[in-house]
Parts: sequence; structure tokens; C-alpha cells
Amino acid sequence: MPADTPPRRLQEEMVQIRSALSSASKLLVCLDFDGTLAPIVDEPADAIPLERNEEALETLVAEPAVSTAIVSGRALVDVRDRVDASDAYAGNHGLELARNGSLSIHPVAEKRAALVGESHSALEVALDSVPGVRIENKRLTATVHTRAVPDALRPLVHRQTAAVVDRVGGPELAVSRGKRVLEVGPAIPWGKGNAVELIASDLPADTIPVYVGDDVTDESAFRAVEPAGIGIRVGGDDPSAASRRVRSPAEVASFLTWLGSAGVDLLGGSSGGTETGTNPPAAKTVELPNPPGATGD
Ligand SMILES: O=P(O)(O)OC[C@H]1O[C@H](O[C@H]2O[C@H](CO)[C@@H](O)[C@H](O)[C@H]2O)[C@H](O)[C@@H](O)[C@@H]1O
Repeated sequence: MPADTPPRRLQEEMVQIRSALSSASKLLVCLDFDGTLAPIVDEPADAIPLERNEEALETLVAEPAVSTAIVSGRALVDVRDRVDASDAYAGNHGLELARNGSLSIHPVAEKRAALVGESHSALEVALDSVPGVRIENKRLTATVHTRAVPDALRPLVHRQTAAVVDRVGGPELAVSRGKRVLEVGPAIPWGKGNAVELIASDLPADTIPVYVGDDVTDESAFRAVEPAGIGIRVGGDDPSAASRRVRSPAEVASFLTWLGSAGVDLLGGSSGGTETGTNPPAAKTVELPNPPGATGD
């Protein structure tokens, strides 16, 4: 696999994007939520998508040749409440997936949800005296938010979180980092990229996948779509598995709006057969297939 390089500005890549769309008959548009559809805000509960992103997504959902997926680190029910028009949803960084009318949960994550809950409770006690810290319980994962924590205290929060998770979960849980967050979840090789691969596996082979995201956990999803598809990193110009970048959720909206108009017109054919309904999937629960390398406990 080539080393990650800084993504190129999307605006300067439109010739290649047009060409890629012309060689496909269908389009899969996968979108992260925080920092991509919705600007980052101090209070996680206040995050809402830009209106232009919602409008562009609605247009894409209505296109027979387009499938859409929201792929978020939030709990699935949470992100579905915030974005109500998409064909598929992945929550908890891909550990839960709603598609084709059913809900799948990673079996190992399900077994370790109790440990995540215990960690959440223990973290609330251990970090109680830290000003600004917020701990979110998302059942399959938990998030320690440090955005409102004074800079000088963040290293302490990182150390205490690692110690608590090690004590409660040992090798069964892991801590990873995101934007001003520590994510606590099962120590298994499964992420957003696996969810994107499952969603894409339902679609015809000549579907071009697009993934737009802004954070560390989006990197596995960029790897899942590149190089045949289009990975777009939002913000900054750090090295990434995404080949293209935009600066902000507002630029995401401009791209999605273009995709829903001129972009879909470039697709080589639209043979139908893609689910485009906007209803949430029924609450049927089945397990995701075991990922390669999962411990399967
Ligand atoms: O994969 P995403 O949809 O981007 O979710 C990742 C995390 O997003 C949320 O936290 C982030 O957004 C908050 C609101 O803007 C911000 O305050 C926080 O600092 C960001 O890290 C969400 O609260 C987490 O549960 C998600 O894991």
C-alpha cells in the first residue's frame, strides 16, 4: 500500500472526478457526520448538519443511481435522529449497521458492551473532578470528551482514561483518539472501513464509492474506497489515505450539491435496482459476519 500523502484540493481534481464518474454506472456516497455534514461544536448534543448538506443529501437519496450511507462514530440511533434521509447508517464506528431493512451488530462488540458500560461508570467517578470533561455512553463504545477541558489537564485525562479502561477491560477494550475525544471500545480489528465494504458489497461491481470524512477513524474508510473510488478528507492537509480534500462542511455541501446535479448526469448508465427509500430500517437484529482476525469470543 502506498504511504499516505497530503490529499490534493478537490477543486483542482474535477477533471479526474468527472472521468471516474463517467466510467461507473452507480454511485455510493458515504458520509461521516461530525466535522463533515455538521460543523464541530463544543456541545456534542448541539451538532446539526448544515442545511445545504441536508438538501444535497435529500437530492442524492432521490436519485435511482445513487446509494447513500451515513458512517459515524455516534451511536446509530443518535446519528439517525440527526440525519433522517439516507439509505444506510453505520454507528459506533461501524460496529452497528442498518441496511436493507435490518440492523447488524458486531458480535464481539455486543459481548463487550457490558464492559464498556462498566468503564463508562468508572470513568465518571475517576474524572469527576476534572473541569469540562464529558463522558458519553454509546453502549457499544464510550467517548471521553476533552474539548472543554483546560489544556494543562488533558494529559491527566488521557492517563486516567487509559488506566481505568485497562483495569476494567484489560485486553478486551482499547482506547483510541479522535478530535478532542478518547474513544473506548472493543479491541477488535473492525472499523468504518469494514462497514463501508459491507455496504458496497450490496451494490453492482461498477459502482463508484465516495467517502467524505474528517477524523482518524475515517482513514480506514478512505482505504476501503481508494484508489478505485474517491476519498475526501475534510480540513487540514495532513497526510491521509484520502486522495482529495476540502476545507470545511460548507465545501462538502458544494461538492454534494454538484454530485446530485452534474455529477449523477455523468454516470454511464442507471439500470436501477438500488434501494432508495428514506424509511429507517426495521428493528430486526442480526449479527455482522465475523471480520477476519476477530477474536470471536
Ligand atoms: O464519526 P463522526 O460522526 O465524526 O463522530 C465522531 C465523534 O463525533 C462527536 O464528537 C465530535 O463532535 C463533537 C460535536 O461537534 C465535538 O464536540 C467533539 O469534540 C468531536 O470529537 C461525537 O460526540 C462522538 O461520540 C463521536 O465519536
